[in-house]
Amino acid sequence: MCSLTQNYLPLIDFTKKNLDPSSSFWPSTRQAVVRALEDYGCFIALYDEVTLELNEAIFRASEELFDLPTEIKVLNTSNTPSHGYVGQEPIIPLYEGLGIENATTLDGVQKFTNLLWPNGNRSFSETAFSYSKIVAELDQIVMRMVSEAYGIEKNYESLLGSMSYLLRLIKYRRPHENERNLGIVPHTDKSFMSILQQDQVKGLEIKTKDGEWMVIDPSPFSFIVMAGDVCMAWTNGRIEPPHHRVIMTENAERYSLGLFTFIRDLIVHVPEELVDDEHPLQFKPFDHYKYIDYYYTDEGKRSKCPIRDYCGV
Ligand SMILES: O=C(O)CCC(=O)C(=O)O
Ligand SMILES: [Fe+2]
Repeated sequence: MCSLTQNYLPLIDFTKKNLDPSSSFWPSTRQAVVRALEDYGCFIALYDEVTLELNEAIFRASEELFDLPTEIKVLNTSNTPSHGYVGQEPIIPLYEGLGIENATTLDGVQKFTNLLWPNGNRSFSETAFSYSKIVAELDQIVMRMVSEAYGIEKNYESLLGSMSYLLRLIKYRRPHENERNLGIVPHTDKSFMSILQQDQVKGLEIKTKDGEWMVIDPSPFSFIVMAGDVCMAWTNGRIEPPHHRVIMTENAERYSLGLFTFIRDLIVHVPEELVDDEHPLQFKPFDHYKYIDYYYTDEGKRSKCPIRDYCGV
């Protein structure tokens, strides 16, 4: 069930059609998931519900999106820092990203599409919506397994209605001659969970607990399932978000996608089942979006571990 890739990141098979809680594969997959998340904060999920056609369609849609003029792309704004258009930032000049808020709802995707293509772009919205819905299903399978393994299903179910999904489409241009090849600086995600996918050009590197950077190879059915800061708080420190970065080693532009989960309008708190004498409470209850606002203050940006500085006990 759990094997090692050449990068030594656990690879977990989610391609079985009968991967539902009553299937005989469920308990062993669940065990592999929790173990990978505790050891690495992430794993590679092999998941074929996103077909090759949809994979091809979403990355071509992404190219079409980034080909729009910058004055159109900047219309993608958000009340949450970095959830809208990000580009031409001096510390990450190769990076450009757009965010579709509420990407698992038709309304969210259409709002984004109509803003950027006032005459509509049906194929873009259908593709982005299908992709987000199908990847969100993987997220929910994974988190259901995590919550079962920890005996905190009730708490997880209470979060479900407040879960909102951001689909971020990302493009990295080729570095110019004598320009650094850093695509994105090392960071942990501010999300609850993140699911990343790379098109054909590699670049994503993930740090192990031993401090070694692993290069993650792209492949159409490979999704990188990664814990964000909020997952660490929720699990009372059991699952730590991994540091990751993008280094552009191939002389080609690079496209990637991230589906990020956030908890809106609900106070996140550590389930009482995860607190005992051996595991004293590490995090106070907090609001996810207020945490994001904190992260973008000077103090938050300077912090080595912003989630602990924000709501650590
Ligand atoms: O482009 C990638 O593969 C990673 C992107 C990333 O880490 C992020 O958007 O938080
Ligand atoms: Fe990230």
